[in-house]
Amino acid sequence: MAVYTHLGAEDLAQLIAHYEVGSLISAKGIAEGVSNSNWLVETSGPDGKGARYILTMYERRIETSDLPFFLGLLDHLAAKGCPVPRTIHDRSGAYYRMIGDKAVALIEFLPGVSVDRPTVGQARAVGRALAQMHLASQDFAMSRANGLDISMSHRTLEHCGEAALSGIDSELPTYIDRAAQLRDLWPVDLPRAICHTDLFPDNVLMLGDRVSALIDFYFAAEDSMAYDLAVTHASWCFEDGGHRYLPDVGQALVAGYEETRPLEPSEREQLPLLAQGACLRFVASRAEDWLNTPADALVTRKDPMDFARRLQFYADAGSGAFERPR
Ligand SMILES: Nc1ncnc2c1ncn2[C@@H]1O[C@H](COP(=O)(O)OP(=O)(O)OP(=O)(O)O)[C@@H](O)[C@H]1O
Ligand SMILES: N[C@@H](CCO)C(=O)O
Repeated sequence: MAVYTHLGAEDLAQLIAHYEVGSLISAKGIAEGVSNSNWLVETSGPDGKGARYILTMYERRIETSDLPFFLGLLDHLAAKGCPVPRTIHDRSGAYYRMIGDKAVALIEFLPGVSVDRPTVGQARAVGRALAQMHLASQDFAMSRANGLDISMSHRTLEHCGEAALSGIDSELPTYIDRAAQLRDLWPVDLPRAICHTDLFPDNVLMLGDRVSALIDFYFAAEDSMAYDLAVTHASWCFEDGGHRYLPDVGQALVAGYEETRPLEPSEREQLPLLAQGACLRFVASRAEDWLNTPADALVTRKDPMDFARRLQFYADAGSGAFERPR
């Protein structure tokens, strides 16, 4: 479920009239996603030949003041040739409009599907696309701090509290101390860029082995590029809820990244620690969401332990998780 707000045909037609996209033909709510409401909108197109767009209504969590950064970033990356959808501006040039108290944006539709079990070829392509995005974002004029850094993961877990965490899983309270340890060791001098920070398989659309779109940039922020690679590694290279690491997929992802942007030795050295911190980010946000979402809510809760297991894998494997194939 991800249409939280009803928009009638008249509301939609009125909205679409503010854009140079022709007239409204259809609008269907999109089930995927949990944060925002999304519709697939079909219009007669600017040239009368028909066109499709994604209409997003920002429901919660996203500050309207951040929208120029998120939507400007899409335009910047798309203009640099990254597989990223452009923002469609309204006739006055605005990135977004308000419907009542909610912001909406019209975004280019890009074809493709999210994969559940990435192949080696797909992982390599994602690595390349991530590195291309990092290089292309270097001269983006705006910036945004990462509000979900390692210190925040620690604070979030602490705020959840040992008792509540142990209600999810008896091991979870131990992650409060692990977060504090990682925070104290966190490297602060690695090369930085604007990072996606949430490039899970459901945020990448693919056509075969080709990345057709990187989407959902609503956690994008300045951070170390190797951290972004670690997030992507942690989210792409495991099966069965984090029980099984896929070494071929992991090696292909990093190799694809390095085809476009070779890692510096310091980045490679820190990857095991960054990957543990990346896992903690999702342990913390998932634990918090778990405690704040009733078990019978329409939205399916994501299990924090999926990422606790991955964290343990990275802690045990050390640099072995990131070794180049011989
Ligand atoms: N530019 C696009 N082109 C084609 N399809 C898209 C595009 N953007 C989004 N989609 C589709 O809409 C779905 C929901 O989008 P998205 O993941 O951004 O939702 P969300 O609620 O913001 O995300 P999340 O729940 O991950 O925070 C995607 O899974 C994809 O199928
Ligand atoms: N991709 C995240 C949700 C966004 O924070 C997760 O799967 O936990």
